[in-house]
Amino acid sequence: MARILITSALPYINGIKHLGNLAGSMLPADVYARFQRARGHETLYICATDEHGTPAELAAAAADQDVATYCEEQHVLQHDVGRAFGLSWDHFGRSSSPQNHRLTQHFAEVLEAQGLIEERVDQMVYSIDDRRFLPDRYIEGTCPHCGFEKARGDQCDNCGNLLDPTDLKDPYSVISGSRNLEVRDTKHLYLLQTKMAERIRAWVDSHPDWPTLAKSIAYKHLDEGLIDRGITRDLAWGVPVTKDGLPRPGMEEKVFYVWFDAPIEYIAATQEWAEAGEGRDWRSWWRTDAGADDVRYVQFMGKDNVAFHTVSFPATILGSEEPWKSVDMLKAFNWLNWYGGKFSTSNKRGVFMDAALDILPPDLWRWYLTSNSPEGSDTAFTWEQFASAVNRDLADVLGNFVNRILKFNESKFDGLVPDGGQIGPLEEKLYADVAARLADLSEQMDAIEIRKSAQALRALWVVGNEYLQEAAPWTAIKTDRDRAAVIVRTALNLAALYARISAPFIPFAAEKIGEAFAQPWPPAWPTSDVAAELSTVPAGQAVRAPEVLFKKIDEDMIAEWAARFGGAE
Ligand SMILES: Nc1ncnc2c1ncn2[C@@H]1O[C@H](COP(=O)(O)OP(=O)(O)OP(=O)(O)O)[C@@H](O)[C@H]1O
Ligand SMILES: [Zn+2]
Repeated sequence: MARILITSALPYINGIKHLGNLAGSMLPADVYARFQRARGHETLYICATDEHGTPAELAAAAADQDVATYCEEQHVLQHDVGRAFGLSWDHFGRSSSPQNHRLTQHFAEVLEAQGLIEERVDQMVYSIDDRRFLPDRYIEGTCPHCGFEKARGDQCDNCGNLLDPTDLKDPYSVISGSRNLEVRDTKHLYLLQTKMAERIRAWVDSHPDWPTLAKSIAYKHLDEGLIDRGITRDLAWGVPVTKDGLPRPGMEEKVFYVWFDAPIEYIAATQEWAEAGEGRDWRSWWRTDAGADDVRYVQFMGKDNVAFHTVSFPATILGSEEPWKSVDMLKAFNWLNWYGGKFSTSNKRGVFMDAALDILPPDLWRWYLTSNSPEGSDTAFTWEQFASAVNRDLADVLGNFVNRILKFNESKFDGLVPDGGQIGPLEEKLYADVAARLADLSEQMDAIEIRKSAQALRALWVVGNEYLQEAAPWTAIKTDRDRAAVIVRTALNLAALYARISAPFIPFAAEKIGEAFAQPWPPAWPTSDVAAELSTVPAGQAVRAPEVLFKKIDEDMIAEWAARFGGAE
């Protein structure tokens, strides 16, 4: 039995996530976690809300709430909607937890002792009317690159260039609108990534098996040259900057930058998990001196997060010279796009997780988002493709097969798995087909090829329909009851197998099918002994058809949703 640690990029706290966030991090991580658990591996899937930084503060202000209350409420909303989507986190933590405060402060002190953090004097914009510094998004102005008038202190949303607050022309305070600003000197901590460049490159080199997307982004940043990064900010909400466990003199009003503390939360959230249950040991997952040597650590994220996970977080982990576990496999995703542009939380563009569940059950979204995963390239969401994934794959192939055989069994064999007869050449061929395709599915799942896994699964569903078509139990029943019994028994077992192998993708429908066949749940992944795997539902067992598994999507529904969500060419 292997031990597998899985994390997905921390969803930011400013509102419910959209389908792009789900497709690019949490959902594939969940599919992989469910698969590894089914194979009997000890699996820990950790995620958390990312709660610090100026967007959280601004969103709280817009909601007329203090930021702590805002984050607490939003965390619960994200947790609940994630669970409703079937996300099987072992723990969904909070980057504002006491555990993360302690661990972030610990890393900063250790890195400083290693000579990798130093104090520098920075020039920052100070608002005289607001009596505070204006970091990141607290300041807006005209972009020096493209002239966009509402560029933010950290980035221009129009041209995408990263900015410093002092780059902006004609800047103003987002808090008060005041233009009564001046540039003042102030001390900040810098993480000396330049000193770590060789070390990080060697570490990236040691992972030739990472997918191209992850490697190419990592090398792009390494080739462009790492820069030392300011890791503190003039904010009140965040992890306070300490020295020897006390507020750091001269930095009493400062906190660590969100991008320094967020990935540390992967570890801290595991500590939260450990503290929430007896006998749980976080060290055996994260400390190579306490058993984490045999852990395989897999991270999931969208492409904009890759640099932070291949450069910044490794700088923290490796630079500490402490025996921390670092990532083994980094699975990155391209964008799922929304009608010609990006999904956007701040502009409320696209379909969000809560609204998605308002209109349809989670499995339909899960299937579309995995079978059309933005894996090899950016992928455009369209209602037509979504409807096609639901109608053609789930309803016509899987749903139809399960329904057809169960209904037939009810009408001809009183809903009891029929006995009698011997398998023949058609069944032999079926076993061989299933064995080959099952091997392919397991291999693709192991390789975290999400689209190919979904294709392999669908191919297995197709095999069942082809078998029924060819074996034609409705003809056999007229002349040869035993032959019909073999076909029905085989097909029923195939449906039960589908429940087990579909569970990582569509856990809710899979469980319904599993219940119809009284399968143990959560299911174990099938072995390569297909004859045995297709005999788990014995003759004489009562099976009953579940209610309709997948309702089809029609054009009226698409028209209504396109109007409601604004998706149209
Ligand atoms: N359209 C998208 N397609 C795929 N992955 C995405 C998309 N948008 C964001 N992600 C990924 O979702 C994860 C969570 O992101 P986060 O909550 O920080 O939102 P974000 O990147 O700020 O995006 P947005 O502002 O659009 O919500 C990250 O790994 C990010 O890379
Ligand atoms: Zn610009």
